[in-house]
Amino acid sequence: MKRIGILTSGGDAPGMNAAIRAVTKTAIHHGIEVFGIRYGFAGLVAGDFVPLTEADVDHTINHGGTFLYSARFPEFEQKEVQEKGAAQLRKHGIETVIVIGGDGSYHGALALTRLGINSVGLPGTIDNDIPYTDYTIGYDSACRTGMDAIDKIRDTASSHHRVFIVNVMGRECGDIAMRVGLASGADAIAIPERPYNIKEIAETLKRGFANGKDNGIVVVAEGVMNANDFKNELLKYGDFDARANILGHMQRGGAPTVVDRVNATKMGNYAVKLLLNGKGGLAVGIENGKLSTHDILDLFDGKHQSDYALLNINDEMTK
Ligand SMILES: Nc1ncnc2c1ncn2[C@@H]1O[C@H](COP(=O)(O)OP(=O)(O)OP(=O)(O)O)[C@@H](O)[C@H]1O
Ligand SMILES: O=P(O)(O)OC[C@H]1O[C@](O)(CO)[C@@H](O)[C@@H]1O
Ligand SMILES: [Mg+2]
Repeated sequence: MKRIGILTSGGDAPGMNAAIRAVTKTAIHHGIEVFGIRYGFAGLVAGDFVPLTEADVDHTINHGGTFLYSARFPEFEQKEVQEKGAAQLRKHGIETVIVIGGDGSYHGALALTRLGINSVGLPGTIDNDIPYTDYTIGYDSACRTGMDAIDKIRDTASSHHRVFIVNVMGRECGDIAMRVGLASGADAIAIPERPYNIKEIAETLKRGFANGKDNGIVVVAEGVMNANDFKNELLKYGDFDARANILGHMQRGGAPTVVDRVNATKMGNYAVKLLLNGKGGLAVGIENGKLSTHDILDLFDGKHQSDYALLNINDEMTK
């Protein structure tokens, strides 16, 4: 193997640059050239390749976003478009690819492997919704950002004796909501995978005020309901002064945390070694603190194991 390609795909996540850096520096130290493929699978098909040197990845470990840019390019689901992508790689002498992205991006990595370009997937998404990894790259940073935002929201909530309903990201996965909710001391957390009871949440908030609390915080994953709608539902059961706040894309930005930088570096380094050993069609993860690999195919059958104990702990303390 002489050349590795690397791309980022789907929603960006803090720590993607740290992974690109780790791949680049590891590969170069093994005498392998690295090509950055810009704009995900769209850039792959267009042949938007840039050679990466150690200088190119210097001072990137601390930056959010992805300097290779990302894209959603549904055309890559078509076999003939995938073949064009593989042809571009062959034309440039690139024999292997590392794909950093979410579940959708893994389909692209598998398609390339089936076309003879060994590819390895790294879990890059703030959602933490990938099977066989306890942490995705970006999840910890997004949680920190969500926690910081709610700390600030609580200051103003307290000053006005208000309830705030805060939407965090997660269309189908409540991991961000649970971890941010627990870390910011929320009165209630609502996630898409578990039933919730708005009347019960209103009772919890009322009890809090009756016991001398001066604020209420409800963390709601975006997949559950829009924060404004949730607020309106809540007001049917209690006469609160309430506001809704949607954190949105700010959760995808900012400097990556220590956890994300270290995980991204470990996984990027490991991915290069897998390719050096002729492996492909694999997804890298971190399970129980250790690097792991699984066939990408297994990921499509598997389901991410969320730590619902976080929700149970919060319920036990607040209900
Ligand atoms: N079935 C598929 N076959 C080949 N390529 C795919 C497939 N599904 C998705 N992709 C490629 O991966 C890209 C990213 O997928 P998607 O938009 O689902 O985001 P993701 O990787 O799941 O990340 P996130 O959900 O965190 O934003 C798509 O735009 C497309 O280029
Ligand atoms: O940036 P877009 O395409 O609006 O996607 C937003 C979605 O991406 C995610 O952040 C995943 O990256 C989801 O949590 C969110 O719903
Ligand atoms: Mg996805």
